[in-house]
Amino acid sequence: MQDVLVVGKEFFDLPMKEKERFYSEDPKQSYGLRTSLNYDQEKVHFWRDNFRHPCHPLEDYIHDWPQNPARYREVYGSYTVEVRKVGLLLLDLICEGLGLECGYFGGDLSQVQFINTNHYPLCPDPSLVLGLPKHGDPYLLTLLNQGHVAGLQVLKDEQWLALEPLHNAFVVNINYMLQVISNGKLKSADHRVVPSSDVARTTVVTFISPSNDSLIEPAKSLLVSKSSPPLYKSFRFIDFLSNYATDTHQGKDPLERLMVSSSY
Ligand SMILES: O=C(O)CCC(=O)C(=O)O
Ligand SMILES: [Fe+2]
Repeated sequence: MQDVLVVGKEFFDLPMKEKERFYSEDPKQSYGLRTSLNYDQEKVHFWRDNFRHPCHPLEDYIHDWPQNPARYREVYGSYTVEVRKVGLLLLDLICEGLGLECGYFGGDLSQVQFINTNHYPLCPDPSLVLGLPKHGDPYLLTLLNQGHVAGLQVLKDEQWLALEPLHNAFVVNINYMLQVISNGKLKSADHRVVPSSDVARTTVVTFISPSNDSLIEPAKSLLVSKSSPPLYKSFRFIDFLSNYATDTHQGKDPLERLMVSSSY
């Protein structure tokens, strides 16, 4: 868990010339280096550099990854394979906990995996900016390796709570698609990142995601009684993604438009 943070930091420390070929500010791009969340729409940019790319199946993607730092492919490659095993195990346990049929999250619902490295440089005045604004993650499950530097906050009862790093532990985040599939039994957690003037922060985030064409809907076996009608409509994951960035940027709940009761 430490190695990937070291190599991720080495990547951001490379000269701009070396990194610029990966640069793209398009929030819809699944591959690339960017500095903010939604560069064209946001008035204030966020205090973060970000490099993300797909990583499963490894052999389809690894040849596009950076070759500098020299250890990038080796360290990120084995990390993504191992983290996937943990993620899929957690999904199996969540499946069992919800009472869904075994293997419900296999196949298309967990087919895609991204690895997202964030670097929050030293910030001269953290009172003026955020590293990342309030958001929920759009996929199925997040496994965040946040190293040893604090900065992540989660919204609970209208209060921002700091999540102190625990050595060699993941922060596991329920994402919007798990909220829909569980028909609201599991809730996506809003979170944000505050920068620091004392210490820079590097984090490595794994997202397990449905494939774009996956049909997302509340699991039928959770809707058996009259007292649990479906809260959400059925939709394709790609259709949700097409509004996610704009809704989040405007401070709207991106699931609102997909609620059975919504007037969208
Ligand atoms: O860097 C962190 O602590 C959180 C990152 C995050 O929320 C994200 O990449 O979606
Ligand atoms: Fe997030």
